[in-house]
Amino acid sequence: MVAIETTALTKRFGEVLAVNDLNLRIEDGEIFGFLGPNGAGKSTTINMLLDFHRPTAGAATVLGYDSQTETDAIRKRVGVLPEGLELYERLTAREHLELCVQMKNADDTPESVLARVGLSDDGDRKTGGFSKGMRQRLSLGMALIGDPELIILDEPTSGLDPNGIQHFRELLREEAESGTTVFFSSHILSEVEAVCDRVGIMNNGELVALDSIDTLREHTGTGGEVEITVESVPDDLQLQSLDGVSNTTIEGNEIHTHCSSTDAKMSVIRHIDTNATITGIVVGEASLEELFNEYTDSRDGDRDVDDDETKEKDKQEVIA
Ligand SMILES: Nc1ncnc2c1ncn2[C@@H]1O[C@H](COP(=O)(O)OP(=O)(O)OP(=O)(O)O)[C@@H](O)[C@H]1O
Repeated sequence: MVAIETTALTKRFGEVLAVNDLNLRIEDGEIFGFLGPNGAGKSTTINMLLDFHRPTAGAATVLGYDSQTETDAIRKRVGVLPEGLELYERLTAREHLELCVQMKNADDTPESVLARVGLSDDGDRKTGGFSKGMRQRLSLGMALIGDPELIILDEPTSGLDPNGIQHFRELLREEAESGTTVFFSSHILSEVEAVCDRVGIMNNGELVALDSIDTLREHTGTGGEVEITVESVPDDLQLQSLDGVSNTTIEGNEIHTHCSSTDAKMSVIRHIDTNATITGIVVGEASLEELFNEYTDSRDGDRDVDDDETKEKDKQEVIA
């Protein structure tokens, strides 16, 4: 079955074309990451799926139900963590969960949900005193109530500490293993890569990429670095003459090159192997940041990516 399908889905707010002609199909059981910089149209899309916003044109179905005419059927079967969910400051975490259980006619116990989201010790505290991360954990718990067939989460890790993010990933995997489809938006690239089967990248209201991150990496050809350590560097290596190889530098007995593809990386390794004795190889993939920029060209945009993210290089030791 198809969990989410949009057909030419479009939303205009006055002059702003927030979502333009979006065609998306999410299969049952997928963990799908919906990526994009600030203002790309992610929340607007989610809001149209749940009928919080009416589309200007086009249509959407969620679990086979029309998102405008069969909203009740959708809300019964879907767990939602909307952007900027307001909690009732005077109610405790447990009371929030009890309300959700009643509304969804579910049989979850507040204790089990509190434990799942790491709030076992805070169930009787009023949410007015909760930190941002604790609010987010509780909101996630509320979305999980009633064993939904699909969970739709808008920026679910916003405010979570590293431990909370790790916990969140485990929760998503558990949900997916039990057959739940997961659709979540984010602008944090590594978070999406860590859990998603496929990603869609939005930019300026348009879907600019739709695939697995590995395949997107291959298509963009952003390649990556290869660092090879040799017993001694031969005089005239001529690496620049190899296809797809650039920026060669030598430091001591280490040779660094930038390669535009996996083939280029392999030819560098073969070339050096025939001319020198290799003692170590480190192959780095293009950073997620580079990949993202390749699709969104938003280097000057206002999105907020962690410094650590921008420095990320997914290096892999190939030979010790
Ligand atoms: N209610 C609204 N009225 C007017 N413009 C809106 C409204 N909601 C969204 N927009 C505009 O639509 C565009 C897409 O916004 P949206 O919130 O969908 O982006 P987003 O990808 O979710 O961004 P973020 O990561 O910052 O949450 C933006 O230009 C935004 O200003």
